[in-house]
Parts: sequence; structure tokens; C-alpha cells
Amino acid sequence: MSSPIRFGVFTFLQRETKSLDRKLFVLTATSGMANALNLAVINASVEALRNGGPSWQHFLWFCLSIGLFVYSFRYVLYESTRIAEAAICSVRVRLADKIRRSDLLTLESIGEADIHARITRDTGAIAQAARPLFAVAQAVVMIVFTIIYIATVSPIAMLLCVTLIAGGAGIYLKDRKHYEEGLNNASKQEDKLFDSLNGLLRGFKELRINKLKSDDVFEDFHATAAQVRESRTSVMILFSNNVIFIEMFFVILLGAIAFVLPILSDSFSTSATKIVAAILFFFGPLVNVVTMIPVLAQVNVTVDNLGRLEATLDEGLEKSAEWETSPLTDFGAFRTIRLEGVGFTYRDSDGNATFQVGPIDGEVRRGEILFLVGGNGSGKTTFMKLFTALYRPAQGGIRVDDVEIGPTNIQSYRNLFSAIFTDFHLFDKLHGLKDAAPERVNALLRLMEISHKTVFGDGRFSNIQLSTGQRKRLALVVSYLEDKAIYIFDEVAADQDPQFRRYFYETLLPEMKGAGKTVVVVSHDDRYFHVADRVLQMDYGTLLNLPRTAIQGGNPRKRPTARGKKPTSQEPGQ
Ligand SMILES: Nc1ncnc2c1ncn2[C@@H]1O[C@H](COP(=O)(O)OP(=O)(O)OP(=O)(O)O)[C@@H](O)[C@H]1O
Repeated sequence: MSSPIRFGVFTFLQRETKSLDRKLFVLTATSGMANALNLAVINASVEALRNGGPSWQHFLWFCLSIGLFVYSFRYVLYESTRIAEAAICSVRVRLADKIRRSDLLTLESIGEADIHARITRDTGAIAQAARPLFAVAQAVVMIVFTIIYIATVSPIAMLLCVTLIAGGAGIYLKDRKHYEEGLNNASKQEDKLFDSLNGLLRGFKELRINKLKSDDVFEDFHATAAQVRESRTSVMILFSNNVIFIEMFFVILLGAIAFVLPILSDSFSTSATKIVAAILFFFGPLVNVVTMIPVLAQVNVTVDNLGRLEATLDEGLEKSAEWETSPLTDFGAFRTIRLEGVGFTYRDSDGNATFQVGPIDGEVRRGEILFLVGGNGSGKTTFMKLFTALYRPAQGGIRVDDVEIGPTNIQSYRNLFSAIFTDFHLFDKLHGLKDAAPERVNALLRLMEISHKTVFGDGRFSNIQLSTGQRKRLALVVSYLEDKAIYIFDEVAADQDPQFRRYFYETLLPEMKGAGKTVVVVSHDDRYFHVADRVLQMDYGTLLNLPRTAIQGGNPRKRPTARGKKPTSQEPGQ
């Protein structure tokens, strides 16, 4: 059975930092007690006015209680800030690490918007809530001690106060499920809102030139925003009712002390001022505690969201646990890569197959240029993801010479490749290539005719705001510098001008082959098929070897140098 009040955030902070130690809890309690002590000392000092005024002991107690309060409360606030920020940093770094080690398919199934929302919005919400929660914990202790103080003055007044607080707690517990359900719904709708916003930003150009489309998308966004508003408003109204109830109860309590207690107890009038002062003293903190209730509920939802994301990542990582610790093997001198009955199936959320690639049997030899052709959606990119082991085959396996690729050497296998997929990302730094000499990088930029747009210096490119074709040329430079055994180019030549396209097919690829590289190119450029040693065709997920005669349909020509001129450096042919 779950506990009636969930302090998911404290569990989360402890798990992430292991810093919720006894000292923090003792000082949280101390600051609450010291605050209550402030009240007791002030009340005693005021009472002493009747008998000649407060003594130096009163003053000493006052200094002691205020000193204790300032020291302990300061410690609690400083420490809770440090703990909250450390916890957020730790969970962000850990999730980023799990993401980078995850399966591509796992990430594709979670979706970008979900990951963004968890790591930015949800962790941010926890950081914001954690510090006030410690202040509230302090307030709870202070309220408890103030009530004990009231009990020493008038047990009946104490009973009334306890009734007030028990009533408030009862109402919260009654509505807790509604809070969390409502906030959970709002959080899911906010995820949709993020998705919708992504569409608005990524599809901006299409929307800006098409008013009808823009209106439609905006309407969707508006509807989702309205759903979020509805969910959050209904939760907050429920919560506001509770605050009003508490306020009303408070006034009723003060009224009861003024009107009812004097009837019940003859001696009450002497202590009435003390009790009223005590109630006024704890009322502020009590309202703070009540206002934190929805924040606590919200944090529980975000902690749950983070837990779910991590569990999904862990599930994928569990299957590849031993992959990470295995030492890397250098397969760079391979002769043949064999695919033996490799198959893969995309499935929808109900587990139904939506598209199947394979089973594929075949081999790729060292130093070959392979072209992969096929219609849209025929499975070329999926095949490349299988070949590079970004997707794990559902059936069959891959062998490098005589070595079977499995959990222990899959990372070594992936290290054979440098790939430019159609949705490649350009980093402005040369990550993983710390020793790249700027002169060499800049010479390649000149060779690719983009040196007037970007320069490499201080470990980064000066500009990556380039045209689509220029971005691909820059990607080629980076890929070339990676100096891997196998290159995968998915439609890299598609956005290039005719001269560069010719240079790419007729100079760059043969020179890479000459340097012992294996190159697999996804291409629709049939006039350059003669460059390939073999042309493979993907047809509805089945891989076929195109016969030589079919390739001759291409346009075998003399191989000129780049755009009619010799490359300015030895690279890339060397
Ligand atoms: N992440 C995914 N989840 C589910 N289905 C997918 C996913 N990626 C691709 N598919 C489906 O798999 C099929 C093959 O897609 P793939 O991207 O491999 O084709 P392609 O030959 O590279 O196409 P194109 O030439 O248009 O780039 C398509 O029907 C596509 O809808």
C-alpha cells in the first residue's frame, strides 16, 4: 500500500546525492524548534512586563533562540540548495550517459520531445521545488512545537489547533488522488504541447507560406494549450478551495478562542493573548505548508516521469550490459564482412509488424565501392542501420572474417564505420579528433570549396550555418578526418552541384578505394553506377545484387579530376 503522503522528492534527492544526512534533518528540526522557542521567549518576556519587565535571562534566551534559528535555518537552506542542484546535475548527466549508450530503436521509440521535456522541464521543476520543501519541513517542526507550547498554556486550545490541522490534512488526503491525477494529465498534455511547438518551429517555412496550413496547425496548438489550461485550472481550483477552507477555519479558531474557550475554562482569559499570539505565529508557516501541497504533488509527477524514462532506457541497456565493459578490438584490417540471414522488423505499439528487412545474406569486401539503390521506403536506410549495427538484428548475425559479432565486440565493430546519414548532425567541434591539425582541416575545407564559409581554429569550426549542400561537404570533411575503414554515405551527393557530384563519384570515391577504404553509397545517380564495384538493390526490404549488365546502363566515362582540376593537396586520395 502506498503511503498517504508521498515524499518522492526526498527519496529522489537521497538517491541522487546520498546527502540527506542526520545533520540536515537535525538542523531542520532545530530551526523549527528554535523558531517555536522564539515565540515562547517573547511571550514569556511580554508576560514579565506585568512584574517589572523581562530579566537578563529572558534576553539571553531570546539571543540564544534567534542565534540557533539563524544558524540552523541558514544551514538548511544552503544545504538544500546544494543538494537539489547536485541531484539535478547528477540525474541529467546520468540520463545523458544512458541516452548515448542506448539503442537507436529505443531512442526512436521514446521520441525527442519526451526526452527534452524530462531532462529540461521536469528536472527544472524539481530543482525549483526542492528548496522550499525543506523550508516547509522546518515549518512543520515549528508548528508541532508551537502546538506543544500551546498545550502547556491551554490543553483545550491545543485540541482546537490540532482539529484545524487534522481537518486540513484530511481534506488534502481526500483530494490527493485528484491532485496527482490532474497534474499527471496536465503533464501528458504539456508533452503534446511540446510536440506541437516542435512542429510549429520545424515546419515554420511551410506554415509561413501556407496560411490555411498555418491556421490548422495553430488551431491544434491552441486546442492542446487549452487542454493544459483546463487540467491545471481544475487542479488549482480544487487546491484554492482548500486554502479558502483553511483560512476560514483559522478565523473560526480565533473566534472560538475569543468566544468559546472563556466559557469552557475560567482561567483562560490570562492565557488568551499567548495563545492568539502563538496561532498568529504559526499561521503563516501553515499557509506555506498548504501552498506547497500542489508543488509536492507536481514534483511527485515529475519524479515519476523521470523514473519511467530511466526505466525504459535501463530496459534497453540491460540487454547490452556486457557490451560496455568489453575491451575494444581493432577490426580495421578485415577482409570480408558477412551478413548471415540478417533480418529486422519494425513493430507498432501493439507489437504488429509494420515493415521487414531481410533476411539478408551477402558479403562486403575490403576496398569495395558498393552502391545501394532502391525506391523510397524500400529499406535502404534501415539496411544501413543494420549493417553499422545501430539496429540489432532480430535474426541472423554478422561476421568480420571468422569473428562473429556479438555483445562483447559490437562496439569494436561499430568503430569500423564513419557514416553520413540523411539526418546527420554537424557538431561545431571535431569531437573525438582532438589531435586534428588545423592546417590539415583547413586544407580539406579548401578542397571541398567551403573554406570561404567556415574556418577551423581553436578546436571548432567558425560557422556551421551553411546551405544543405555545404553542410554535407563539411560532413564529408569530418567523416574523412575520422579515417575509418568503412564509409557510409546516404544520399550525400544528392544536394550537390553537378561539378561537385562528379568530383564526389569520379574522384573522391575511387581515391578512397585506392586508399583501401570500403565505401557504401546510397544513391539514385544511375549515371555514376559505373564507379561501383557492385550495385545492390533494396526492394521492399529484400536485398538483390544487380547484374553487371544492368549497371552498364550507367555512363562509363573517363574519370577526370575534381571539376576539371587536380586536388590542391594529396588528400583525400593520398
Ligand atoms: N523508426 C522507424 N520506426 C518504424 N518504421 C520505420 C522507421 N524508420 C523507417 N520505417 C519504415 O521502414 C520502411 C523503410 O524505411 P527506410 O528509411 O529504410 O527506407 P529508405 O529506402 O531509406 O527510403 P528513402 O529512399 O525514402 O530514404 C518505411 O516504410 C518506413 O516507414
